[in-house]
Amino acid sequence: MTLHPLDQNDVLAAKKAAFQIPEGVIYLDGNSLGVLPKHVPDRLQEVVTREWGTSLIKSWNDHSWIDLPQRVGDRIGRLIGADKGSVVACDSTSVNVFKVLAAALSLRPDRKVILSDNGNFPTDLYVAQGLQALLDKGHELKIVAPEDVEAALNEDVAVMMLTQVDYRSGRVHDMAGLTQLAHDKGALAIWDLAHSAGAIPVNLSGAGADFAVGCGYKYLNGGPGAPAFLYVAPHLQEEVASPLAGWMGHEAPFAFDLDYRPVTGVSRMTVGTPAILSLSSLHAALDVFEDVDMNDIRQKSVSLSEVFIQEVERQCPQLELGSPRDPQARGSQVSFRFDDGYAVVQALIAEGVIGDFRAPDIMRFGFTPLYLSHKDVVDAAAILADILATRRWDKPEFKTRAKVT
Ligand SMILES: Cc1ncc(COP(=O)(O)O)c(C=O)c1O
Ligand SMILES: Nc1c(O)cccc1C(=O)C[C@H](N)C(=O)O
Repeated sequence: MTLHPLDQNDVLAAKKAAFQIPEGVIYLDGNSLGVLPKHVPDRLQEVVTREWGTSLIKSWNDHSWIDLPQRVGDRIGRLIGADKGSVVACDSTSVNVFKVLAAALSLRPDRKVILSDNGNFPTDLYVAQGLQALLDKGHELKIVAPEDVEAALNEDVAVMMLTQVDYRSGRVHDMAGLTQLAHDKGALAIWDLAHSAGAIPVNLSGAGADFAVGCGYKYLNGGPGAPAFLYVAPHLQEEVASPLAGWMGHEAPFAFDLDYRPVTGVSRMTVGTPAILSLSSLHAALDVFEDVDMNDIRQKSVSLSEVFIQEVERQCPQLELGSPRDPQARGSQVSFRFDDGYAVVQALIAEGVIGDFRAPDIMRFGFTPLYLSHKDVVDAAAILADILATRRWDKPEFKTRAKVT
């Protein structure tokens, strides 16, 4: 196998062996579902057979199951610039958006605007709409273009809620700058890090973010439906109230008091019994990041995406770049636009190059530096070019939309 010159000094090269990548597959969809780290099945087997199977209910204490949301949270916290004790892993991202948005709105009772943008992932906007109806206090969800967020920040805004890396284009918001502007107007800032955590360096405390949420199953490789995470800035932790007051957020869950008293710290944002099997999978998957510097990930991610863009643009003039050209303005993904993009992506998948498609015309390719090489990226671009040149995508079986795209 010939080594691409840029793979020769790759400090992350050895990491690829930690992942189970099917033979013949180039996986460019780690931004939707991360790859299985090879050691995770054994760890899960141990949790199932030894901890659950043998130790049974004693495992809540003996194997610290009860602290797993906090232990996983701290491991994720290290990757996103959060102080220890500021992150918990729990629930889904959508549910966590609900909790932090409701908590943030109750900290700004006199303000009525939730400011977001049209690059946000729809679930965040749906949650805001549901909350608006539930609260029935006249909140307005203002959705502007990403470049207009700054101008829309004013004294009416209670909460600015944004996804840092746009799921379609990969465009990155300036977290520190926008958070500062929001604070200047007295608003709170919520950041969705679904496409940031494990993908780019994030510094939540440096940026002064108030709240953050994100997914465990994308770049963190926690497995399908892995628990999400939730961050509350230390200075807000004693002030916030969860709208879903559950016993796991109680000061003394096993006192079984009839009245709710929130526990100290971010754990008050947890609700019910933690999902031990999926948290264990996420906890184990995070081992891969233990000795990794997010700056090395970023450097390689930029290099992989630059090579991919160059190769695709050289060989596929019919495609239009759908991501910012400046790598500093992109996350760890690249999109190209093409009217028949859905069929092209299906043809690619049939030939082992797994990316995905987002309506109306976006072919999306995620770059996960832990398990991709420059050679993979060059090969993927060549296969894409060949599929386009021969119109191998132009077949009825590639045009029928699947239920999940
Ligand atoms: C930015 C963003 N937020 C939220 C979600 C939804 O998360 P979940 O389905 O885990 O609630 C996704 C992806 O599904 C996403 O990309
Ligand atoms: N969560 C997903 C799922 O359950 C099925 C298919 C895709 C997903 C995704 O994560 C989609 C992803 N958030 C996106 O950026 O499009």
